[in-house]
Amino acid sequence: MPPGLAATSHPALSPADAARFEAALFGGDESREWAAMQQAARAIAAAVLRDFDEIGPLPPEPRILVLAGKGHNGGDALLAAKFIHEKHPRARIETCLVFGERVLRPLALRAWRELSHAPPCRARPCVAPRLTDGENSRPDARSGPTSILPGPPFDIVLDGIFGFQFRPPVEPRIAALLARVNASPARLRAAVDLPSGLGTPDVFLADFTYATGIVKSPALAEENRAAVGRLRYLDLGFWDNTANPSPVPADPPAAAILTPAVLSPLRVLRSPLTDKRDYGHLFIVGGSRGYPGAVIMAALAALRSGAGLVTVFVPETMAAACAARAPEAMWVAWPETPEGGLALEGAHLFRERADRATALLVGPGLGREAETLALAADLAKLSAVPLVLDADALQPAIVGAGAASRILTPHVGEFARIAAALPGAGAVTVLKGPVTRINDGGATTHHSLFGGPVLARGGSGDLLAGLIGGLLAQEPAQPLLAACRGAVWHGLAADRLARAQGQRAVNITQLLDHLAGVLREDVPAAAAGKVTSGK
Ligand SMILES: NC(=O)C1=CN([C@@H]2O[C@H](COP(=O)(O)OP(=O)(O)OC[C@H]3O[C@@H](n4cnc5c(N)ncnc54)[C@H](OP(=O)(O)O)[C@@H]3O)[C@@H](O)[C@H]2O)[C@@H](O)CC1
Ligand SMILES: Nc1ncnc2c1ncn2[C@@H]1O[C@H](COP(=O)(O)OP(=O)(O)O)[C@@H](O)[C@H]1O
Repeated sequence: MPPGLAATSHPALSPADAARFEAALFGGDESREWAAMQQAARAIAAAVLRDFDEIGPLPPEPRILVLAGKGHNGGDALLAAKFIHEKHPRARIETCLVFGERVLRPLALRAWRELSHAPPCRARPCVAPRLTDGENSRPDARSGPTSILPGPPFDIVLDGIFGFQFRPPVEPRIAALLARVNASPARLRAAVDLPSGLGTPDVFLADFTYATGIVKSPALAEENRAAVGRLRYLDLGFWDNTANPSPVPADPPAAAILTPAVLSPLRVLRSPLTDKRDYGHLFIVGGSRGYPGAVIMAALAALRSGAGLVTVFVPETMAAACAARAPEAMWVAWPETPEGGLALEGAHLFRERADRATALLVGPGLGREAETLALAADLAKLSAVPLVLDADALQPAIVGAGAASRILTPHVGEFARIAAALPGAGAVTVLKGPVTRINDGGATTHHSLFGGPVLARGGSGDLLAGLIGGLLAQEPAQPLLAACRGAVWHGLAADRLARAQGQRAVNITQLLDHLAGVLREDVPAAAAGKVTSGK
């Protein structure tokens, strides 16, 4: 693993390994566990409120439901509700202690006391068996347990019934509660650490799952995606202590989670003595009469990547319009086929300039004409610089051509198309989707959890390809790092875009205006109140 990734990509663990890891980290010391619970809860509260911005502002009196079990998962949820309440003192918090108050473990009880005694908190217990339709859901200051479901939709539901100590099955009473909560309208459903009942049919259905301290591997499993929703990793600093005494997982891990810190080297001052040639020169080959926009979007993203120079080869009838849209790039007009794709006869234009490139991106908007694909295969074969192959260039005959290192950026459909050609290609594969999985043929798959459905629109992949291409042009010897950084940067910019404008009324090129903000915001400080080893 490149050194730039080792410290900024944290292992995902099985629940059993996570339990062992935490046991060793805290050494059974309750004060340290309490500190960790506070830190986890603050992080959950902050993340939930931040993610709510994708919907809009919280109403003045948000209605919040907390489902709490007896353990630390419940404690985290209860304390998170307390911290949300501190920010929104008029919040109406309804708390369902699903096993009752008497069985709460010490820290969960302490969390419950903090929540219910925090003046003027209106948190009131709702006991699961009393969840009847007829009861008034608005807790009154002195009333006892109330019903949770009638009334207006909850703004936030926080699920803290079971965390990584869950053992199936879910007992019928709790299964019924979960079914009822799942069927009730709610604006944002948040699972603490893991959705309760994960792996069974009786599972909490989350919009977001907030993994505290460690991502547990079931949260990454494809079959659990519908229940997990969007997975957020809340880095609590568990991996910062190099002298960690815990049973460290097998090295290298099968799955690792990328953190925003992978972008830190992009936040440093550049040397005053440099010029544009020190920051790489990306060549992009793409565009066709049928798809003129994709290559423009890739070029726009490359221009924001920090690359010093970007040259784009496009069909000749497009070049003038492209130059008007992005004059910062050099647009080379390439002879066209009758259908408007790149013709083989233009290859000399590329060859004449080839020694200036430090990386090459082929694919955005290329089209699938046989002549153009043959040209793309020739370019891949002859390239002396690392490649990014995207979109229509993701064909078995192209991904396997030539010896230059390469990054492939398929979505699931494109991945299926090239899968057979991958073993010999020695490529870094960026498998795009709600979670983006990056692998260079090694044992570890790096996961970018950033970005969300705001990206589910045409063009977001073109922006990613341009960004990765631009990063690769700057560090041609580090394709894995370029791929990981590109995915994280793109995803974090998408999250910022969705928080600023919501998920709907968006043009995907607006993501470009959030790339700078990602680099200029603080890396979330796992360090705040860092949890340290007891040894
Ligand atoms: N230091 C901290 O504060 C940190 C806290 N973190 C948080 O703590 C969570 C782990 O907390 P935890 O160990 O208390 O276990 P948790 O999953 O809440 O279960 C509680 C109990 O439920 C029970 N139970 C299990 N299955 C059951 C079933 N089917 N039906 C009924 N009961 C069932 C079982 O008890 P038993 O039945 O054995 O008495 C179990 O012990 C973790 O996921 C994360 O959210 C960390 O991430 C950060 C550091
Ligand atoms: N629901 C989603 N959540 C997170 N990311 C998504 C989601 N849908 C799409 N994306 C991301 O958007 C991009 C889509 O790429 P792609 O399918 O190639 O789109 P296009 O070809 O239209 O540009 C990828 O980076 C993918 O990870």
